[in-house]
Amino acid sequence: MSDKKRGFFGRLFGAKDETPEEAAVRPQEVAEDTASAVEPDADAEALTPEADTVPEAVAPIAEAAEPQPVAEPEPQVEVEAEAETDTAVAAQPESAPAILPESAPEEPAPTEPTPEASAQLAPAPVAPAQPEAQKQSWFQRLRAGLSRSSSALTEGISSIFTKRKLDASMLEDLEDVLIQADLGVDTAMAITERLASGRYDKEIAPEEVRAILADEVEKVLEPVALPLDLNRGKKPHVVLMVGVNGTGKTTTIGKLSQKLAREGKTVMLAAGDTFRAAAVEQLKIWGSRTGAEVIARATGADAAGLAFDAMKEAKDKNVDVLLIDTAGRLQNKAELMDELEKVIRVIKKHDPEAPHDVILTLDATTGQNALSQVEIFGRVAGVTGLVMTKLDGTARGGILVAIAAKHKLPVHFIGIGEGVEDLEPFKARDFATAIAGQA
Ligand SMILES: Nc1nc2c(ncn2[C@@H]2O[C@H](COP(=O)(O)OP(=O)(O)OP(=O)(O)O)[C@@H](O)[C@H]2O)c(=O)[nH]1
Repeated sequence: MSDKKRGFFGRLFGAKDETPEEAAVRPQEVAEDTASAVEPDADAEALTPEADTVPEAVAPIAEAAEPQPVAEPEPQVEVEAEAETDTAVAAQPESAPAILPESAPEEPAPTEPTPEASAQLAPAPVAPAQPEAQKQSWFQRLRAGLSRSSSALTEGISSIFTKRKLDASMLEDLEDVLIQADLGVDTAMAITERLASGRYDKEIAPEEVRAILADEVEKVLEPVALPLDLNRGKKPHVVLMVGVNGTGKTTTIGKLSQKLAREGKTVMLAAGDTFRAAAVEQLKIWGSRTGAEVIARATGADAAGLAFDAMKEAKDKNVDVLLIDTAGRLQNKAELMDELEKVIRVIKKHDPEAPHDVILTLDATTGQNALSQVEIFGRVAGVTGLVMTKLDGTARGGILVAIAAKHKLPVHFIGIGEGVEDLEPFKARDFATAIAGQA
């Protein structure tokens, strides 16, 4: 996994797909008594910025040109580990099974790590911000990031529409190209039907097909391109981040935290992925970079207990937004999904309306499996919105269109890289134009 920001050409020419994050190590059981198992984070206060220091806390991040060392241990970890009660430590199994996403990524999955190896995984690199000179507009970066997805489509279109008059076999071929690009059967049919109407026996240029593709994709995406509204009068506004292992929950929280800090909001992060020490470290790095207080516990602590305490801290400290990370879990593992329900139940003890947003992160490289992730996480956790990550370098970005058509859930953000600038609110026209390879 690269800890450097990829340059424009790396993205443009189809940089290698990220594989889903390596397996999480989880206990089989979690302590039922949640509230008493954990103590408030002794050092958390140290990370809390003064209200007027948020911009300064953020500024050095933007200037950082060198990749940061990833797993720099903070004294906080030891303090927390010592402060942890026996109950939480006892919840950690001696040998927990490693879990890998079942969905097939485009690149071969890494060798399944042993539980021991997983426990020692370094946190995913927290990429530094791009130096000013290398910055491109978001649309340029989106186009570059989506280049593999769009070239799969545009090359397919160009090979079919070669100065021939439109006939049924060309429409069938086009439908195949669209379905293979993960756009979904309904959208594929809508595009071919529109193309067919009034154009039979006429020559059609690939550009015309691409324009129709962009229009139809935009039609599907427009209703779901909805911003994440954190100004609904909730304090704290609680956002729970859920999803399969390695889909980008922690990274997305870090990026969001940065955005919110820039808006002048006070943010607290809850390191609810208590199974993977590396995930907690990763969140702490994001927290210190973005001036957000991080509530964390020792590895193996009860995730619901952590969420309960984070809710209390966030209320006591009157923060604007509480972003709660959760451990990655496969949607078909019932006991892990039960645990997620428990986290939500515990959050509701503090505020029956919370979590106010439940965001599912989806890794674009997993293709069709994302559809079932939306369905099952939606049922269990009441997903209210989506973030699609890793659209950079994948040929399967079209899956976002199939998901929008089928589930009609708001898509708040998309991610096109590991860096803090690589997450932006989702805009239907930009995405449609970029994936159709239009200027
Ligand atoms: N290329 C690319 N990589 C991303 C993107 N978002 C996240 N990543 C990377 O994906 C990897 C996994 O991200 P995490 O944020 O650790 O994922 P997670 O869902 O929290 O993982 P678990 O805690 O294991 O469930 C990291 O290396 C991230 O840097 C993105 O939009 N593009």
